[in-house]
This record gives sequence, structure tokens and C-alpha cells, in this order.
Amino acid sequence: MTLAGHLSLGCIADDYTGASDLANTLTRAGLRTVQTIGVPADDLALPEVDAVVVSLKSRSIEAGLAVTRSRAAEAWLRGRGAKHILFKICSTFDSTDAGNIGPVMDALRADSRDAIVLVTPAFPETGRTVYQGNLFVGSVPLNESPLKDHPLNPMHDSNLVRVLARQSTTKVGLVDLATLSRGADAVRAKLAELTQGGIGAAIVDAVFDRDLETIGQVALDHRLSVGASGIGLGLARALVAASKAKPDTADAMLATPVGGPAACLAGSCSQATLRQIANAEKVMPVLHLDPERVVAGKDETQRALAWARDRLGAGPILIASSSTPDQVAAVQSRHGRDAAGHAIEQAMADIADGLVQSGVHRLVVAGGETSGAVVDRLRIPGFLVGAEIAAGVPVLRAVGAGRGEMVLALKSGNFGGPEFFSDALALMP
Ligand SMILES: Nc1ncnc2c1ncn2[C@@H]1O[C@H](COP(=O)(O)OP(=O)(O)OP(=O)(O)O)[C@@H](O)[C@H]1O
Ligand SMILES: O=C(O)[C@@H](O)C(=O)CO
Repeated sequence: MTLAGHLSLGCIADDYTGASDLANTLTRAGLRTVQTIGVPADDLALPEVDAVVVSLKSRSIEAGLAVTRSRAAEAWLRGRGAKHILFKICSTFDSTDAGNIGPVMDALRADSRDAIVLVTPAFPETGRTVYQGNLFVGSVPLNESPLKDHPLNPMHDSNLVRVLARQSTTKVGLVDLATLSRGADAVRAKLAELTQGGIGAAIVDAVFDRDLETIGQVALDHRLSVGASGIGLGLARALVAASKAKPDTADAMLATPVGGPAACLAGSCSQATLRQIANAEKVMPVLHLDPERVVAGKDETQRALAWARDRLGAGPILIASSSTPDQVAAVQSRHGRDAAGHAIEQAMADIADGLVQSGVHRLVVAGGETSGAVVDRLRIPGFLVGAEIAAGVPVLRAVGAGRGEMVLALKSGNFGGPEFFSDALALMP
């Protein structure tokens, strides 16, 4: 590993699309950032950077395993001099009462010996705001948003003080917007009051980027924070303002075209992705996998690859497992939620592998778990961050991969505009 200097910021992301979302935010805010897949191997050559985002696939695994993996990432980042660590979670607080936000936060807090942790999933640029501890997705509370139908972690409570308290061993408090609006010292005073009351984690309201800047300043007094890209923005701006990081300079390698066939894979069943797939049908061939056949065996994967190979020479293609909430529920009731999800993710990974063997070096993937399965199968160790396709979604240039030059876009399920797949490919020459 050739990371020179000390890291200004170390990040642990609980999924791969979330990691690239955060890496994008940090890069745009002026931090030289690299995204690694898992804890990097010692011989992985990376450029000199201010921030490393270690991508884990720990959002939906057993909580104990999520804790172990997050602590390994933490140890690696602290070993590289990171004074502050951000545990990057989803801006829609994706989790269940069993975890994994609470258990990982508790373990990292114990390691960091912070009395209290600031927690906010707010990311106003993508419509995620927190008011009185309640998370809004656009104009509706979390529990009325499409997240109520998420295939792995349906969200039924928008009050994050309650949600986090159910997952954590510490008491959870609130720093409200009125306090934030009075500035960093008012937030510090509120945190001191909460700490005296035995509270170890505070959900922090945030509606505008200026709120995140205040949160970023205060968070730097601590060794750990928890949140989505918004708090990343606040931390990055605070670090740049304190001149602990040099402004980013564009990397020529990021702009070099890769060329060759391009493909898109969609495993996300979010409303946003379903609409993006419908729009892609107008401009590229789209194959809808049959989830029942995917769960039954490998034939559906072979069918998809044969279909793709017939078309790749003529332009981009899209292969999707995505279905409506009713159809997802039907498949899950027959096979179980985790078994169905896992089988479909592995099929997507098999298809990605076959596509790359057929010459695809430009790949767009929709869905965090899906992206995790694909990137693992392709054995890509890390990414540099290129152009921004949509809020939270950058073009990624694989580094240290054994398969030659490759560009990818890993899209969080709910992100991107209606023409996302075309928008992405246009920025991935
Ligand atoms: N037709 C389907 N029926 C049941 N499950 C499906 C189907 N298609 C995909 N899945 C599973 O649903 C899950 C979707 O999760 P994924 O993280 O990829 O998307 P997302 O949750 O929308 O994205 P993000 O985590 O970035 O918000 C995966 O486990 C996937 O395998
Ligand atoms: O924060 C978000 O919403 C995304 O980066 C993400 O993690 C979705 O999987």
C-alpha cells in the first residue's frame, strides 16, 4: 500500500453504492478520495489521498459479522492516521430492529471512546431531511415513502430516535433544528447536556446544507460519526476550511475513454429504478429475468448471457431482475426473503462475469446489494472517482483490477433521474 501521508478522514460504508455516493460527495467537496472494496490488501497501490472509503457489504448481514468487519476497517483506517471515522449508512436509514446501524455504532463508539456520537442520514441534495428526529424522503415521512416496501429492510417508522434506540445498547437523544440554527457552540452545549443524561448517541436534525456544515464542524471534535453523504459533505467542508486537506485536482486517467461494449444490470426494485428501466426500454434492448427461473438454477443466467452476446456488438443492453412490490412479495413468500435475494444477486454476479468475459468494460449496476455481489465477483479492489452522473452517483474507474481498464457506475436504488441508464453511459465513453 502506498498511501502517503495521513488520512484526514476514514470512512466505512455499509454497502458499495453508498460508498461511491460518499466518495463522490467527498471528491466534489475537495477531498482527494479513493474507494476500496473491503479492507485493502497491503500490496494495493493507491495514490496519495485525503480520504479512504472502505466499502463493506454489511448492511444486511448478521449483526455480529457486520461489527467484526466494520472494526477491521476501522483498525486499518486508524492505522493510516485517520483521526475521524465516518460510518456511512443509507440516507433512508436502511436497517432492521436487529441492526446493523446500532450494533456497529455501539462497537465503533466503544473503540473510539467517544462519549456521544452524532448520527444523521440527512442528504438534502437527494431529498433526505431530518426534522424533530423524523426522516423525510422528499415530502413524505420515511414510513410512507417507497422504503416501506423495501425487499430486505422495509422501513415502518420514520422516528429515528426510536428506530436507533431499538438497535443500540445506548440511550438515544435528539439535537433539534432550533439548536442547530443557533450554531456549533449551541450544538456542543446540547451534546454535553445529553451526555450528562447518559445518552450515547444523538440523532441530529438537518434540512439544508448549512445545517450539515455546522454538524461537520462539531463532528470533528469527536472521533466517530454516523450518517450518509450529507454529514460527509459537512465533514469535508470543515476539513477543507481548516486546511487539513488540499483541494482536489482532476486526474487525467479518469477522463481516458475505455471503449468497447457496454451493459447495464438492475437488481434494485425501487420505484426510481423501475421507472429508469421503463425509460431504458425506449433506447436499448432490455431483458427481464424470470425470478422464479433464477431461483431454480443456472439456466436463466445462461439464457441472459446468450441474449446479451447476440446484441452487445450493436450497442448497450440492460438485464433486469427488478419487479414490482407485489411480484417481489410473491417470490419471497415462496422462497424466503434472504434466499430469493441471494439467488438473484448471485445470478447478477454470474451475468456480470460472463459479460466482462465477452468484452464488456463499461458496466452500470443498479442496487446496493446487487452492486456488492457484482463487484466482488469481478474482484475489483478499488475505485477512483470520476464525473458525477447524478446526485450520489459518480463514474468509477477501477484500480488494481486484473482485467484491464474498466469503468463502472454503481447506483443506489433510489438515486438518479428518469433517464439514468442513458445518462450514465453518456459519461462512460
Ligand atoms: N424480482 C425480485 N424478487 C425478489 N427479490 C429481488 C428481485 N429482484 C431483485 N431482488 C433482490 O432485491 C434486493 C435489492 O437490493 P439492492 O440493494 O440491490 O437494491 P436497492 O435496495 O433498491 O438499492 P440500495 O440498497 O442501493 O438502496 C437484492 O437482494 C436483489 O437480489
Ligand atoms: O445514502 C444513500 O441513500 C445511498 O448512498 C445508499 O447507501 C443507498 O444504498
